[in-house]
Amino acid sequence: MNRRAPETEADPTSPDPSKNSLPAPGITMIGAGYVGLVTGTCLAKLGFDVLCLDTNANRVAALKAGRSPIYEPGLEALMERQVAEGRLRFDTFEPKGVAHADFVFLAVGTPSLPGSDQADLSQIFEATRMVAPQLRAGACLVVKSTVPAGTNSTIRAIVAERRPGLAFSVVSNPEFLREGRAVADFLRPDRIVVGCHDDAGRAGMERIYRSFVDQDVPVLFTSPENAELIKYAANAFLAMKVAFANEVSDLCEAAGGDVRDVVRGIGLDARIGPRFLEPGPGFGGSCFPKDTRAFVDIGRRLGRPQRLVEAVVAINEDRKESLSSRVADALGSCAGKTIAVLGVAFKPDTDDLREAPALRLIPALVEAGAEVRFYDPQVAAAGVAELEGALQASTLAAALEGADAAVLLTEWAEFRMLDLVSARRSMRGATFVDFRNLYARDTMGKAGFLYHPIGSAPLRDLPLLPEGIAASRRVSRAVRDGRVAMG
Ligand SMILES: NC(=O)c1ccc[n+]([C@@H]2O[C@H](COP(=O)([O-])OP(=O)(O)OC[C@H]3O[C@@H](n4cnc5c(N)ncnc54)[C@H](O)[C@@H]3O)[C@@H](O)[C@H]2O)c1
Ligand SMILES: O=c1ccn([C@@H]2O[C@H](COP(=O)(O)OP(=O)(O)O[C@H]3O[C@H](CO)[C@@H](O)[C@H](O)[C@H]3O)[C@@H](O)[C@H]2O)c(=O)[nH]1
Repeated sequence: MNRRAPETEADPTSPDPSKNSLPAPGITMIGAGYVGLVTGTCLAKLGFDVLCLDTNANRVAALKAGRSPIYEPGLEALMERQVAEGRLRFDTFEPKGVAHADFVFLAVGTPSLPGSDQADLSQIFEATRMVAPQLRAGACLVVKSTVPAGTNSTIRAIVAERRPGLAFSVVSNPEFLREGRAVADFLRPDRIVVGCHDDAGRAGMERIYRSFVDQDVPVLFTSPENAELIKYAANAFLAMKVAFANEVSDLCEAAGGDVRDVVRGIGLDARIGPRFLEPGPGFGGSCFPKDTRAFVDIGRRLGRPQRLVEAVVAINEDRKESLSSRVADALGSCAGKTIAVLGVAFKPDTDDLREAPALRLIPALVEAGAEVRFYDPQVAAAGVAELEGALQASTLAAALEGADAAVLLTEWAEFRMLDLVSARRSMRGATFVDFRNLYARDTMGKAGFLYHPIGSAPLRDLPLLPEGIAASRRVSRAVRDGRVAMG
């Protein structure tokens, strides 16, 4: 498995500490996960002196050995360079690691509480209690984690209680990077949001983000509550676009449309835009699912139910739940069939499995009596309970060999380049269910597949309205003449 992610294209942001007449401020990053590690490495690239602390000793050991514990294009090479140039260090959490920091960034997890929609804030409050005793006077605590409105005030109160009389700032600075594009997103953001009440906090953030301002990246200074709300509302809105595309996709299947053209037609309206309208197996990942649930929870608690987002959560749950019956419909039945699942990461260019649709589909297929093999270019799935009933293939070819059906879940570049004719020949059956609409229908037909994309009607099911009858006659003729394969 290639654990090393490729480098991203060169970016225009380069360290320029000469812009600061003072020495570069020291930054301690609490949490070296997807956000902490990317943020810490990128801030080091900008010329800051960064120490990343994490309580996970295995993660720190990997980092000290020069390995990124996550697959993220461009990250490992960038990390190596910053370490070699002396601006980036890693260690397990030690209170003294905070003592000299001008800025302490909190980038710990805020997952859902087990069995609940509510965000679990125990990591962030625990991290605050751990850093408070060693904070230096004038230090700025920067909250990168995604937290409900009001959390920054609680963090301020925790520190104030432990360090009466200490002058310090608390700033909300939510992160908008996407996994798989994290380095590029951090270095070239659409905007930076800073929520703070005090001048010292604002001046500190102006210093951190000066090079972005020089490149005309919009920086929105607002209250901490607004900044906290912006993060959840942004994710809720994007998740809503995806859920909408998935609903329209289902409608297209029933109405004889093709969702690819329908979303293209919608997205050409500049007020709507083309992005985040790709239908798929339902959104997953470490953010959309938990953040939409938290948004719903916050609305309920404050007596302002967020009904649109409640629907988004329910639609997405139903979609993931329906995946196995869609495969069963395509195959007739899953029992006794060998099914190759292509991709288990929740999206390409990451090895993150959190809330991935695969974790719902694969156990359901196994439960239905299928023999399941899966292949993913980057995910190391050993020990993942949901995938234990299935076999991990080491290559794409090995997953497809002798399979009755292929089911594509993640749109990895490797799958786009699949030699379809050879793939079909190596399989026992012809069924191909594509939850990402990666291939052209006619190409799949020519390769001999019974192709099941999402969001378009199987040809035989066109509606029998007058115009539908004409269309269905044209299609029948095309099928008879061998110009179109039944999918
Ligand atoms: N993953 C993303 O793409 C993304 C993007 C934007 C925002 N966010 C938000 O950022 C936050 C972090 O997300 P993540 O995906 O990086 O999480 P993660 O689970 O990958 O990383 C969190 C890290 O914090 C460490 N940690 C926990 N408590 C600690 C402590 N007291 N001291 C030191 N280290 C500690 C954990 O060991 C872990 O390595 C969350 O609030 C998330 O919602 C995530
Ligand atoms: O048109 C689309 C776009 C996305 N997705 C799915 O939506 C999920 C989330 O995708 P994406 O947003 O690209 O990945 P994340 O890394 O989860 O990033 C989101 O969540 C982060 C954590 O909060 C935010 O920082 C980012 O701005 C936000 O895009 C994945 O399952 C995708 O497959 C679709 O199905 N169709």
